[in-house]
Amino acid sequence: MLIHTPTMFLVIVTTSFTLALAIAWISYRKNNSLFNPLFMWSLALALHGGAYLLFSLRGYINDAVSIVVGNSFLSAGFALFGEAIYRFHDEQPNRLTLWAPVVFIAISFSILLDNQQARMVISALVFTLQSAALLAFAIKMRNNTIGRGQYIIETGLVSVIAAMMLREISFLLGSTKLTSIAESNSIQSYTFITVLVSLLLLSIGFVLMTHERAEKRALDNQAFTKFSNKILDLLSLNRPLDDILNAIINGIERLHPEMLCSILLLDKRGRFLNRIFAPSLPEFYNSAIQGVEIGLGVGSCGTAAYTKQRVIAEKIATHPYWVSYKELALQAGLASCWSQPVLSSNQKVLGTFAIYHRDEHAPESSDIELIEAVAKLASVAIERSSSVEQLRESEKHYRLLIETANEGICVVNDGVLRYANPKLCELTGYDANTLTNKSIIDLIYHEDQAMVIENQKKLLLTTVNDLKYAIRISTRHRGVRWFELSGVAFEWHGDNASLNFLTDIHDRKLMDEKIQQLAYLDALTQLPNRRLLIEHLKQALARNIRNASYSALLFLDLDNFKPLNDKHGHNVGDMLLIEVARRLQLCVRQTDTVARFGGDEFVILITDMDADESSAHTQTESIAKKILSAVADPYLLQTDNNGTTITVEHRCTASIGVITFNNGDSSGEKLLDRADAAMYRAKQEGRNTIRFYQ
Ligand SMILES: Nc1nc2c(ncn2[C@@H]2O[C@H](COP(=O)(O)OP(=O)(O)OP(=O)(O)O)[C@@H](O)[C@H]2O)c(=O)[nH]1
Repeated sequence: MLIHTPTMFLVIVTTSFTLALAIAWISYRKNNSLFNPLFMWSLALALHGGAYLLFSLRGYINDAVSIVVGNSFLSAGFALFGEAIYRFHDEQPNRLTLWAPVVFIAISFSILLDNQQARMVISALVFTLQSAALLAFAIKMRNNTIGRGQYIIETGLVSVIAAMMLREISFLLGSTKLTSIAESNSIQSYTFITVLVSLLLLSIGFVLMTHERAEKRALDNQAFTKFSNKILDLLSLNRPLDDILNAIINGIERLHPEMLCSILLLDKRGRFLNRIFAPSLPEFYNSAIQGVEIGLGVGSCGTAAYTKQRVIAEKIATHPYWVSYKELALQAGLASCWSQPVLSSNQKVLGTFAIYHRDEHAPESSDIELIEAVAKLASVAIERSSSVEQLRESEKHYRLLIETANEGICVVNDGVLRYANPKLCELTGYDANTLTNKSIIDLIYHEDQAMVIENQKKLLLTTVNDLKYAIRISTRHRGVRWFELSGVAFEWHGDNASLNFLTDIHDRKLMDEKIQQLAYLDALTQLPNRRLLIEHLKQALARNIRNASYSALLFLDLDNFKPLNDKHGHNVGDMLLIEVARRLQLCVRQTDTVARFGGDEFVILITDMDADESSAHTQTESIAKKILSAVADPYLLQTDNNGTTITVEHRCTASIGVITFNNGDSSGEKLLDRADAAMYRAKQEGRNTIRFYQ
């Protein structure tokens, strides 16, 4: 069967360019990038088409261009097919092997421009070798390639090799002689039909292989997403770290049965691989690895943990990092190991994730993606587990703090005590069971209950952040005692609650009250002292402004008190002063004030008298007379005389200076001075008498 060679060339040109355009379009749709395998394939086809176009133009263009450039294009087409296949497998091509034939063709064909036969022999040989190299690589990568595409490519390459070898033999034997490439004979027909068919096979095979791998990756991604969701579920369920790491390894080994995985954890000091998770690796291997110190040359994992870099040992047997461990690995039937450091969010090494194979194995880009993704998943699991651990630790510390605190601490939610620490139990005398679920109000002294309810409300409405106030608690064993309660709003099992601190301030409170008394009461008679009287006087003045009623100040000084002291001693004088104080109180209303100013001086403040001046004057005079008479009654004062109690009968009188007032014009001090002046006049005018300030 003879086919017209120039026509055949045109068919090949058309087919090559059409395939080139179609594949370029597919490449553009899939990748959006130039230097991907499909694009290179399309470029190779374009060169192939270009070569045959130049062959077709023989006679119309310079022979040298047609021959040298055309054949160089053809050889470069093979080199680019090679580039595409290598790139598809993520392998670094040997550029010299791929491109040296192109240079060789260009040079030799330039030299052999006049020797058609020699060129035929050389081109058939070179193209055979180029195709054979591609076939060898495709077969080598067979285990890494899935689907039918690779077989179609291999068939295409075999047919190219067969055609080229046949051509070679026939030229070598001299059975075929050509004066021009465009000549038609049976070898030419067979060669170019095969070329055409191979072109189709190779292109269909390559597109199919790309498609099959994309599909496989999509499926793998889907499976991986499902797997990582399962791991995240385990994390959200707070499952123990060991379970999660084993689930990661089992999951990956299920998705990729050819892989054996391990996760090694670095100790806290960052020196030793102290925990190992590798359910599919032999026990003796795991025991030997357990606890090794990381460093350069400590296998893939020890080195990866040390350098923070991924370590790929395609051949454990010859890898420099495995020198000390290769015997162990080979004994365990392991031929390759890729190890990825597991890094924390702040780039600290937590451990390693490794993938082993029983045969020598180089990772593809999808394997690198996988190992990185799994290392990240492991990192999340380890970090999460250590943060849970830290949380547990800090909870333990806080619990210890609360349980050993020297303050009573309780949580109140809905008015009910939900938690009480041991100190609160000790302070209140109730055990924890009795306290919890008890209404807080039941603990509080009835007079303070309303205040506590109000303050708890304020806390929960967050109108205040922090409240501190004194309350009384009815304790079981020590009666009602004063506590300082300080509360803050906080969340208790997702509910609004208050955290309350209770300090026993009972003794301090009593002391404060005593100090208060000392500051305002006369120690001998327990009457208000000068300071308190002035306070009351200020209030009376303020009241007078409002209601216009009169008030009065009576300044009283006992007459001849000194001789009693001198004769019977201070004790007896004191007894008299106490008795005078009692009698003075009986002469006035409870709302009036009887104060002792020291010595034998007393001041009486009478308020809310008549609004009419003369009536108020009369009222005051009558009270003053009543006082004079009360003071003048005899006193029976008991004293000790050399071990025997004797009763001293004493009579005394008093001088009283009086001032009435009904507006706030004068100050308290001025009114006192005036009452004092009136009393002085009473003294001067004979004692035992009353004088009004004029
Ligand atoms: N027992 C006793 N005596 C006091 C106390 N404070 C002051 N005195 C004495 O009370 C006396 C008051 O002095 P005066 O008011 O000048 O003496 P008096 O004898 O009453 O003289 P006239 O007021 O002029 O009548 C002094 O002798 C003080 O020592 C006290 O707390 N207890």
